[in-house]
Amino acid sequence: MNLTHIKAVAFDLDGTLVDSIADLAASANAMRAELGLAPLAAERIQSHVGDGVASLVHRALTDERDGQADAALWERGFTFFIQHYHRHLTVHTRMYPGAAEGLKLLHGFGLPLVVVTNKSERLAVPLLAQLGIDSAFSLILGGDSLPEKKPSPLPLQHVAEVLGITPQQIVMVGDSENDVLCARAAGSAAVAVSYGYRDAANLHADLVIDSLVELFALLKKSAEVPQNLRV
Ligand SMILES: O=C(O)COP(=O)(O)O
Ligand SMILES: [Mg+2]
Repeated sequence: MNLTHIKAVAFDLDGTLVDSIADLAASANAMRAELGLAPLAAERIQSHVGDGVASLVHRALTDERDGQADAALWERGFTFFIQHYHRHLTVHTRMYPGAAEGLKLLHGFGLPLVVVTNKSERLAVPLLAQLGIDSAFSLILGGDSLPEKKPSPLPLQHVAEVLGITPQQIVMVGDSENDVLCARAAGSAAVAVSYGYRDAANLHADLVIDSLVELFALLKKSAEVPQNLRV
């Protein structure tokens, strides 16, 4: 994979920078308990994450990927979930091994780093702040920051515009179909992490990495390719 032209790195949040399943599952099950429903296993909740909180609440209430909860029930669930999760963002949530070091190395390398998540901005920003990594990012885009979220190319197009580069100069690092589809639609490079919430082998990314330190090593190596050999 040719990374010589890369000028910025966009990161997905859940399943890529942080393992947030325990806290998401705790809040989803607290919501279910509030509504008189039995708890779901964390693996079920994991399969429901990736399209933002509104979808997660529908899926966590019905335990179906395409489930649509009754409107009044969803409203109660959504309000409860947001309040509960906002207060418990980082009880168990931690960065993945190599993520903090990888971010530090990439930041030191001088590449602008951004977050493109489908999590609501009002949840993503405090979560990153509580883990002490918010200042590493030039921009943090949530699923509700723009009129469209991943898999739409809009977030990466917006990042390119803000940074004054093209989407082709961005590499999107993620763990789900939405990340790869968003990158493809924008014309950006797509890198998948092997440790996220989905099976990376099914994502058809340009490259699969085991840690963000590996991404740094690849970008550093690409930058060392002499100018006249770059394509
Ligand atoms: O669906 C979510 O809330 C989080 O999704 P993300 O993987 O885009 O961070
Ligand atoms: Mg993700």
